[in-house]
Amino acid sequence: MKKIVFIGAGSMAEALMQGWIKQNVLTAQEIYITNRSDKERLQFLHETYGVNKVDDPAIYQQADVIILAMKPKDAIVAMRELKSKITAQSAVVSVLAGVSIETITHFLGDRPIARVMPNTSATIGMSASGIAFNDKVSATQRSMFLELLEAIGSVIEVNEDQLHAVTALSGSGPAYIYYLMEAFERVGTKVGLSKDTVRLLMTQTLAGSAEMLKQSTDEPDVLRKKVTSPGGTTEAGIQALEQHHFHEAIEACIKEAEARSRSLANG
Ligand SMILES: NC(=O)C1=CN([C@@H]2O[C@H](COP(=O)(O)OP(=O)(O)OC[C@H]3O[C@@H](n4cnc5c(N)ncnc54)[C@H](OP(=O)(O)O)[C@@H]3O)[C@@H](O)[C@H]2O)C=CC1
Ligand SMILES: O=C(O)[C@@H]1CCC=N1
Repeated sequence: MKKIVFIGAGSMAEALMQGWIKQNVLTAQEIYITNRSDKERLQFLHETYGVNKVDDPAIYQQADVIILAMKPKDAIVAMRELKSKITAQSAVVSVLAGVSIETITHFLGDRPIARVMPNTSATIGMSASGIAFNDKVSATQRSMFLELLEAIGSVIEVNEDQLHAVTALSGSGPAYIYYLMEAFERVGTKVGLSKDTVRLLMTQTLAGSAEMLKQSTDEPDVLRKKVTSPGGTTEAGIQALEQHHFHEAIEACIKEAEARSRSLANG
């Protein structure tokens, strides 16, 4: 039986614990949670998922894995508090955007550390996660981390610097897609459909297009051209996207997010 301790009990911690319990890779009894001050939140997670609240400091010393899941701005205070509570045996997994293995090592000591960038679709076993390790992570720990992440979606190993790009693309990615859906729903109702109908049509369209890209050997532009009849509706729509600088908007979005990840690294 493992002991996995979450330091921070917000959205990402909930997505991960929910995914792991649902996918049967961890039991609720193996998961411990703590946060800064919000006791109601801990009680809610305890009652909803059956996970344990950390009510005995000895738990930290017995932990196989400590998961850092606070906001990057709170990380230094949290790590300073944590340092005296944990032993050298515990591995640390950080889901924090930006914060480097070097910084974590500085505050928590030279130990096995993995940086993971999951996304909130972990909740339903559909995360796209990136992972980078330091050289203290053993083969067994590495397999355990990969197994945990594969249980909640797909995982790809990258070098640590590339995690900034992973964060900008797939870490933040669900928010871009929800933002797109907000726009479809707003405009869909303007052109005569109900919000529910737009939701139904466009969630299926997003899922179908993603699945086509996964299954097909065609590049996205080839699949796009198969939809686009000369002089037809798609052509008119794509022309409007081009006139409104679609590519520039996406480029700015990803570059700004990547740059923010880098600046979070500097505190
Ligand atoms: N949300 C997302 O989609 C993703 C988030 N991430 C990363 O996950 C991390 C958490 O994000 P998210 O879950 O959205 O954040 P939330 O704001 O939802 O949760 C943050 C949690 O950290 C706790 N916390 C703050 N300070 C401390 C401390 N000193 N000791 C212990 N716990 C503390 C808070 O406790 P309290 O409420 O009591 O203050 C709260 O439970 C971030 O670093 C983010 O970069 C990564 C991938 C995706
Ligand atoms: O917005 C953020 O900073 C975090 C990291 C990726 C998703 N949410």
